[in-house]
Amino acid sequence: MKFLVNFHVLEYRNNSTNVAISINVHVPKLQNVLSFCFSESVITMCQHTLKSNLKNRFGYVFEGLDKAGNSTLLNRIYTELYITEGTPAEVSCKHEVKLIERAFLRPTKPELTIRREDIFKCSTGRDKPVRTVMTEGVAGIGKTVLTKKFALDWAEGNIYQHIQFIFPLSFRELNMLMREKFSLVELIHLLFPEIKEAGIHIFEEFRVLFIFDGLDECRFDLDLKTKEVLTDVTEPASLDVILTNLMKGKLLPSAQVWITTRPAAAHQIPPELVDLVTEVRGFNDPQKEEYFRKRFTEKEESRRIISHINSSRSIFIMCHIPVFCWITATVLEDAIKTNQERDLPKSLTEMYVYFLVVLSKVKNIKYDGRTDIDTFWTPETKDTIQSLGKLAFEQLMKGNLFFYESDLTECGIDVRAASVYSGVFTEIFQEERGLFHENVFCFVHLSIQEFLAALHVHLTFTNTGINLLAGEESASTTFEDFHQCAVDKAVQSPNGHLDLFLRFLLGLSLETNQTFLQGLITVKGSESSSSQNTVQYIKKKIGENVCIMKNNNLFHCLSELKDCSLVKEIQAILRPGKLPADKLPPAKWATLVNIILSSKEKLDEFYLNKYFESDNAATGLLSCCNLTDMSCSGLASALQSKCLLLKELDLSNNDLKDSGVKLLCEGLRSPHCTLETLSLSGCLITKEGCADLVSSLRLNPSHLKKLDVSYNHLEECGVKHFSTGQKDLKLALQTLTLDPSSTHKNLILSDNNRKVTVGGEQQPYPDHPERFDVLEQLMCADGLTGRCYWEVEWRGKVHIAVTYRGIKRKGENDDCSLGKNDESWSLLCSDDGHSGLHKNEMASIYGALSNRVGVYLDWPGGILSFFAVSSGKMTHLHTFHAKFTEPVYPAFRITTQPTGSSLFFSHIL
Ligand SMILES: Nc1ncnc2c1ncn2[C@@H]1O[C@H](COP(=O)(O)OP(=O)(O)OP(=O)(O)O)[C@@H](O)[C@H]1O
Repeated sequence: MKFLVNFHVLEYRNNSTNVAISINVHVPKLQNVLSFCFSESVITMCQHTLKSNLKNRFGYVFEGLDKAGNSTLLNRIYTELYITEGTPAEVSCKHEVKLIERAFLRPTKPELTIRREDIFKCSTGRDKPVRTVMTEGVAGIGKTVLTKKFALDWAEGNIYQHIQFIFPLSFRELNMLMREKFSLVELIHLLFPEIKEAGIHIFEEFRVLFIFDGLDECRFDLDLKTKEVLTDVTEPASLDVILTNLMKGKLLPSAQVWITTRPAAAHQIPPELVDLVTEVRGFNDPQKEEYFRKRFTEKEESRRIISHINSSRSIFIMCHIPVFCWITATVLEDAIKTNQERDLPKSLTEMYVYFLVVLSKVKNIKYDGRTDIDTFWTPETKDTIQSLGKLAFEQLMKGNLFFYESDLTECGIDVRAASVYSGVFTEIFQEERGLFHENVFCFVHLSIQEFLAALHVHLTFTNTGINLLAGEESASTTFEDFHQCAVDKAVQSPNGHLDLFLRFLLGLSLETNQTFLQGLITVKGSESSSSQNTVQYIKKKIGENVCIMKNNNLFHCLSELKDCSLVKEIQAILRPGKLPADKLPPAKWATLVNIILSSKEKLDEFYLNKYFESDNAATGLLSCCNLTDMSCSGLASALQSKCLLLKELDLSNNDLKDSGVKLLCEGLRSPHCTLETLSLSGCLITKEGCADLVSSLRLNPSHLKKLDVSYNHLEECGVKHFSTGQKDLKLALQTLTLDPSSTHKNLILSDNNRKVTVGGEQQPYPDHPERFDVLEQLMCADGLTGRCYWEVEWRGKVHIAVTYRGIKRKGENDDCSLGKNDESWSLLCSDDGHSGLHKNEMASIYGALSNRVGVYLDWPGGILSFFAVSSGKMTHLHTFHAKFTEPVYPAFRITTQPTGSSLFFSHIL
């Protein structure tokens, strides 16, 4: 019998080696062996070709202006991105501008970061293997570059070599196929001809990863809930059916799938289909600097650029978006080259105006062969920008980020000119493919669309007096009316889609920006009275507005208008420790936050408590702010506000007491309260406050997921309230526990490590470097840096102390002995009375003697106080004042004489 393996001639271009294979096999017994060996080598060669094609495709990237000219090596410019890991339930539909704003804020909980190369790794924390990963991120944050780098790393043999085929696809390409029918195999063959040429039709036996980049650009219906089922990889179907089934795991269940998307489109994939959600958050601060160091290899140049970026808070913040880094780099490079360093752009509008100027200059020199760089606004350039502006505005109002050639033609844009303008426009297809006929366009970043839209609206108003924002292109009389109308529109927009647009529109009214664009726009400047009226109008809106996000944006508008009056007003009362509660109405808190963030201080140093004299604030980070029970009514009304979408509130280490908690509960009971995490650690709450908390959480059980009531005075029965309260609530009730490994061998721990007695003989504890070996001492396992209260019952003779962790453990010198060195503070308790001991200096204490001692630590305030507790009454014994520089640990010493000495922690919750 003749067995014929009838392959097409296979052609592999590997450097200059061409290999042609055609095989006839006549010996049936050898069939299996040979076909196995053959297919192994075919697969290896096919992989090799795929990898080398991917290296060609992704080894170089075109960054904006370079598109028509030189490309850049991806490995040379690639800067690590900050990627966080979430859970599928966190698939979001947040608005992009808000996500950008979020970069301003300090994270209130630790974030789980993930490295690029670990995205598909099985980690111990995951309960099942990762099949489908969804990566979210706002426009220009680096999702596409991330997937390219991933595929390139694979092609270069650096990561995931157990995956046999990676197929990177973009929805931009796939949109072009939405009217066709293919089987999955045909689709792969069409897009990866090397696979077809190798004759590979079966993928079930291979490890395959599909990368789908840009779900937000998908123009066909991906209705994952209702689509028909498709399991056969050779059965033709429409693209939506193929993709839906691939994502659901019905089609080629062995394959892995990676989808990237802007946040607004993420909800299209139901969470149950996603094993892992990651979010690209752009560059963190060190990564921003690394980007510029890679981009500017000359040390002095990169130093100057980084120092300029650091000097402008709003530019520094925006630089967490890689595409904005690229814009900034382009602008600053030009400014330095042309010696305009002194006037480097500081506001966003200035940066974008400059960017447009750079693009036009480059276009003139590179494409039109001009040398007269001073007259860069040629009639053609002006026409293109005006048409782009029209397109940007019309599509922004419709909420569109992607446009087809027909949209461009409607706005009078010559498609060729638009492609040349690649810094503004990106032609979406891989040109080398030549597979599709229709081109799709978008602005490289939403902010560029918003800038050009604002330019268009500004130009239309100055040239014709028509206010495009006022409905039916109505004529508006003054600049002032025009701007007020824009402010109103932006404030009313429910999703903030006109926020950046408004910033640019107001920025364009400045004469300095207009002068820069002279030739493109007529310099009119804004009359100072009208500009002043706009400023007053914005300030009035800030006063009225309770929505923090809106206020943030209005504050940015004032900086675009270079108005510092509000900043000065607030700065006048903003002195560390001097901010009186009643001077700022709640609506101005957002402005205050912005002022602090816009200052040159680093984000890490932003703690509101530094500015407080006392109460009154509605923000998430209010730990150690000297808030009292009086502050809580303000907080409660803030929690009841519809506009305050506060998820986390840290009120730890404030003297709220039960009365404060009672007031706060009013807010917690409100259906508008969105709090998910509340920290009331160290707030002097007792079982009464605890009962109030439990009852209000019962009334409004939907939101709060985590409550920290550690270091309060709850007593056992208070804790019981909680255990009979909400089932789903994660409760933090941190207790102080004694550390057995520090405990001297003569001491016996019992009662859940809360009771310490002296034993008759040494205990068989193992040797440990942290064990006190001569002095009968021991300490707690956890260090404290907040405010905390605990009580101790004692018998015989004991030291009740706190110490730094570094206290010596071996021997009996003063550096081991509690209270005899500068690392520990101790209260000596015996039937003879109490005395304080620090640095071996004894402080006599007269008066009350009690076998129950209360210890109050206020670490940030540098206070350690001891009280005699008797019949519910507390009598002050002694206070140490210290500037604590490290966490302190509760510690004890129990003397063996008199016998029977012991101590017992109580109320240590
Ligand atoms: N890791 C990186 N290192 C260096 N530059 C980067 C990196 N990521 C992104 N960039 C720059 O930012 C630009 C935009 O990135 P990218 O296209 O990946 O964004 P995106 O998140 O896919 O945006 P969109 O949602 O608009 O498609 C790139 O062209 C490049 O100039």
